[in-house]
Amino acid sequence: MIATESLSKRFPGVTALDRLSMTITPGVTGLVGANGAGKSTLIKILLGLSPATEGRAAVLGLDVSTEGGAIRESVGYMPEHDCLPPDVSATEFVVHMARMSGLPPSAARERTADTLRHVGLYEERYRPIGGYSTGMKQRVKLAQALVHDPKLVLLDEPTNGLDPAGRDEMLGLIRRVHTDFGISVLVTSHLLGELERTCDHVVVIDGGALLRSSSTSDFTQATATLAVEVTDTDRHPDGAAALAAALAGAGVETEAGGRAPGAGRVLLLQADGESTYDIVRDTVAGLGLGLVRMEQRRHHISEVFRSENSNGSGSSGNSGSPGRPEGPDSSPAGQNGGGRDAA
Ligand SMILES: Nc1ncnc2c1ncn2[C@@H]1O[C@H](COP(=O)(O)OP(=O)(O)OP(=O)(O)O)[C@@H](O)[C@H]1O
Repeated sequence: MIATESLSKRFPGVTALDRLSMTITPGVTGLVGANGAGKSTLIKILLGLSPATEGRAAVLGLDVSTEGGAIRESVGYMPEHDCLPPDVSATEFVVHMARMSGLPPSAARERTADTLRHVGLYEERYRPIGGYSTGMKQRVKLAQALVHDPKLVLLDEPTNGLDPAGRDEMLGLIRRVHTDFGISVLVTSHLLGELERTCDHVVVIDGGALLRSSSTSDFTQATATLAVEVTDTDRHPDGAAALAAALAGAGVETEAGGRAPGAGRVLLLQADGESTYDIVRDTVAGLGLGLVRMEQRRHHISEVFRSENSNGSGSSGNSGSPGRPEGPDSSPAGQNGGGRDAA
């Protein structure tokens, strides 16, 4: 769907993209990076709206430097910032955008009604956009990106400004854009946890350079850590403590893993093959405790991002200060800010 080769973009004093090479295949792909990492700059280059300083990029096999018009015919774009006219209704605006994309009037009206229904704005479609909530405005922006039935949509921070419930709804909608319509999605965010649930593949950029590109399942692969949760009993009012002591006696060290929501304490231990499962099961049974769960923990993408940053594999190899202001004003607080947001 998308391929970039040593793509760089320099503004006076700032390297926004630094020799970025990556490929994006069909499906839902997350583009993650801290504020200022270069996400919006990349999207504008991919749409043929802003020239790269160096390197090459192709979208749907079309060269961004010479075939921007053809790219924009087949690609939908949801910009990050609020850019909607307040005095027109969602229907008027989305029909207008459909007409701009080349749809004839009747098809534009039909597709607008379908798309607004899909994003959950059908009832409110004749109200002026100025009276909409932030979540409704984000849906209008999504609808106008989808109305011409593109093969690919580029969504720039679609969950910006939404509360947790609004975010979940938007992420669900984005997932359905692919599952219901077969449209591929590139969605940017500075919140890693969001993309873990929504995307098949995640590309992490830091300071305009590629930090990592992997399938979500590779990011979140199972660890060797087992989480064990047991019930308390009259004989063992603190079941987790009793289990920890008994396991220590059997040579299995544990650590407290916090409290499961609405349930007991979780013990964490390192699994050393199948035998560890047997030891835990037999010890729990021997104590007469109930085994609520015993499961392998999975990585969170944010843990991977933090560890790659702390290894210095992010922007350390880049020349200059990509994605960050150069010179004495350069703030350490701006560096690797994605780690903070990722929490
Ligand atoms: N037109 C421009 N002129 C000068 N600098 C720019 C311009 N556009 C972007 N930049 C700089 O390039 C860097 C990357 O910006 P970009 O907007 O692509 O980041 P981003 O990852 O999308 O972050 P955000 O989510 O905050 O928009 C930033 O340091 C930004 O200040």
